Amino acid sequence: MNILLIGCGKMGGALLSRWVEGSDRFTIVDPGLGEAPNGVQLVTDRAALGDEMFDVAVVAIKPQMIDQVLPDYVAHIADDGYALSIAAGCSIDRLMRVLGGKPVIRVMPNLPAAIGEGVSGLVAGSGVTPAQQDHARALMALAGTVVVVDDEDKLDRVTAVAGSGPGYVFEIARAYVAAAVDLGFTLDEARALALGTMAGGVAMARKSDQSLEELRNSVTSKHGTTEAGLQALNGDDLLSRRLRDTVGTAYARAVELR
Ligand SMILES: NC(=O)C1=CN([C@@H]2O[C@H](COP(=O)(O)OP(=O)(O)OC[C@H]3O[C@@H](n4cnc5c(N)ncnc54)[C@H](O)[C@@H]3O)[C@@H](O)[C@H]2O)C=CC1
Ligand SMILES: O=C(O)[C@@H]1CCC=N1
Repeated sequence: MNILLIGCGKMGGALLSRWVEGSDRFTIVDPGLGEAPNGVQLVTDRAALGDEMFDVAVVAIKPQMIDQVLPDYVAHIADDGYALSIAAGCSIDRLMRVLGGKPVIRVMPNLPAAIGEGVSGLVAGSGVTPAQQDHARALMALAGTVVVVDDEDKLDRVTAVAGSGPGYVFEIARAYVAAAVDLGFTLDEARALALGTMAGGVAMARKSDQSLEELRNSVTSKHGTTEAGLQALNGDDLLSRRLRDTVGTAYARAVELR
């Protein structure tokens, strides 16, 4: 397939770094990009595309730019082509309107796609063929796990949990490392201890048949150190409430971006 990547910033670039391992051919249009990966054509404006046609146009610009930028690309999408949007919130209806009715698949990837450990949600709009959906799914699978959802509202919920999720994870890890530094460790030591503990805990939870509560309890001795620490962490349920607020607020923002 001949694929046009419209926007190649943090998320578009992360996906492209995995996609180039597949069999598709890529052209990037991004006025802000200095150079493209090996084997990928880069143009800084649409005029340089000439009359080239693409099977897929990947929408990887900010949602706020979509109405202004996308109409220029309609003429470059083949008759049997489709658009694959990674933009948060922006609905299939809105995308189809600016793309002259071309079929649209929305995905919501996340940044660990860069190392093949991403999690993506996928929802297909009307007029998408099974072959197009299979193609999009295979493309996203190059970057990690793909979860197909059956409506767009659910994709906006995926955005709140998984799309934005690495931001929460990095912030929690940052605060954990800072707390270890405050306790007397160097930054290197604190990163090794906190990130190693998070990675080990997550890896163990993923392999285990036990619930997260059971795993937590297996660390927690009666009247021991963990019990004391957990009481400070979530004894008042504040952490749980804050995480519910976190995903709820991100979901509300995705709805605003529709
Ligand atoms: N960063 C993330 O973790 C995730 C981002 N997304 C979505 O990905 C999209 C892009 O976000 P980021 O990569 O974070 O932003 P970014 O700012 O890193 O990338 C946007 C890119 O678009 C380029 N651009 C600006 N005007 C353009 C134009 N007229 N034509 C072509 N390219 C143009 C910019 O030069 C930039 O490289 C957004 O819609 C966002 O909702 C989705 C999931 C996760
Ligand atoms: O913050 C954002 O709006 C984008 C979508 C999900 C992650 N980053």
